[in-house]
Amino acid sequence: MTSNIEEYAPKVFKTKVLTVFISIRQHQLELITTDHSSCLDDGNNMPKSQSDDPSFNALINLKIDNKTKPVNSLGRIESLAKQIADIQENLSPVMDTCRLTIFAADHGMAAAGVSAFPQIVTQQMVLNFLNGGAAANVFARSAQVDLQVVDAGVAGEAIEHPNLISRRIAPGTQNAIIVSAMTEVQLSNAIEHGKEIGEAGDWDAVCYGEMGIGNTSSATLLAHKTLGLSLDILTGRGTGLDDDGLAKKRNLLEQASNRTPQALSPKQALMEYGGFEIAMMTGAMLGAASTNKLIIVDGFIASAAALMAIKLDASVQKNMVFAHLSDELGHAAMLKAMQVSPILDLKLRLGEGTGALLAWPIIKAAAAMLNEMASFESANVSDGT
Ligand SMILES: Cc1cc2ncn([C@H]3O[C@H](COP(=O)(O)O)[C@@H](O)[C@H]3O)c2cc1C
Ligand SMILES: O=C(O)c1cccnc1
Repeated sequence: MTSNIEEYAPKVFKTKVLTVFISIRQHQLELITTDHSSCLDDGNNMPKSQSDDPSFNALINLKIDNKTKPVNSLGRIESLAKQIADIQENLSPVMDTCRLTIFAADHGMAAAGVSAFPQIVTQQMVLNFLNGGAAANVFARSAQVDLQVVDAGVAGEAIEHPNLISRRIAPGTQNAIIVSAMTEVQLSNAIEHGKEIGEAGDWDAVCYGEMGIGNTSSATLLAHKTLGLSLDILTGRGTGLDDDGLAKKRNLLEQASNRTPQALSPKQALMEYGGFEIAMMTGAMLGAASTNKLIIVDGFIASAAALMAIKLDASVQKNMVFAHLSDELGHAAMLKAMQVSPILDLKLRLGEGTGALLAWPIIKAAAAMLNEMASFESANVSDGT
């Protein structure tokens, strides 16, 4: 990719051409010594972005290092700002609007007893979202984030509500403990619906939440089959299983795992273990990345969708920010295997997009730092040299 100062930099940089080129040299060296490899990359599908462009990197580093603060003193906020600039290919990126989409669907596995709650709670929570009473609604209002709810395949009769977006694949998946959760056609429909949802709108950022009783089991099996992590370290209490419930869940997931080969492709894993909401979220992440949106990844289940999206197209990872470390047992191991580090650790274990919504103000602040903070020069503050 070509890179010149005129292309990326506002006028203020023209007077600093010499410094820029010195800085480019330094950052080129940094680039060479930084290991950007990921266990998810197979070597021929590496993320391609502005961060591969040394000149853009140098300019963004220069802009941040010229702010009135000691170098690196804003820690992760600085790397977030760089990521946002990189996604938008703009040294003054816009990060004003965000939408949460909650994908809801049911799981045949719920009948086997993998959750502390009954399947009907999925449908009841969809109505709660539509009535504005769930945690996700409260956090979305507090963070001024738009919220939409998608029925990706809730069990029973279709819910009639003017604000519910219907993309129903089927009234719940099959019981994945004993059979494939969905057909190949259902999977491809779910991914395509998701892509359309992800591509739509000109949101600067998107959060994806989910609701589906039993879906920590799907997420566990997806990570188990695609990352090779053991079920022992991945299987958690979900909605709050007690010790006996957890032992039963592990046993059931072992059975589910044993009926397929040890390692599966992301599409095979989604087909075998579901669910419709995770597959649709995977598609939405692919669609959002293709339209340059920042994707704020929520907890355990959303991270499993992110994992599927990255396995399908490694380049989408550059658009993702991992919002928080869930208290669900397997999340830390999953994120570690993906070589990503979450922004927050608030001991949440809810899903719905709650962690992503809490990270949104921090992400906005990172862009504001880049756009609004004074430089040493503009504020007439000594840079210490
Ligand atoms: C009232 C209620 C609200 C929720 N909101 C999100 N979840 C979360 O819990 C479910 C996953 O846990 P498991 O695999 O153990 O069923 C998902 O629906 C997830 O979104 C909820 C769960 C409940 C009970
Ligand atoms: O982290 C999550 O997404 C999560 C954890 C437990 C239950 N539901 C969601």
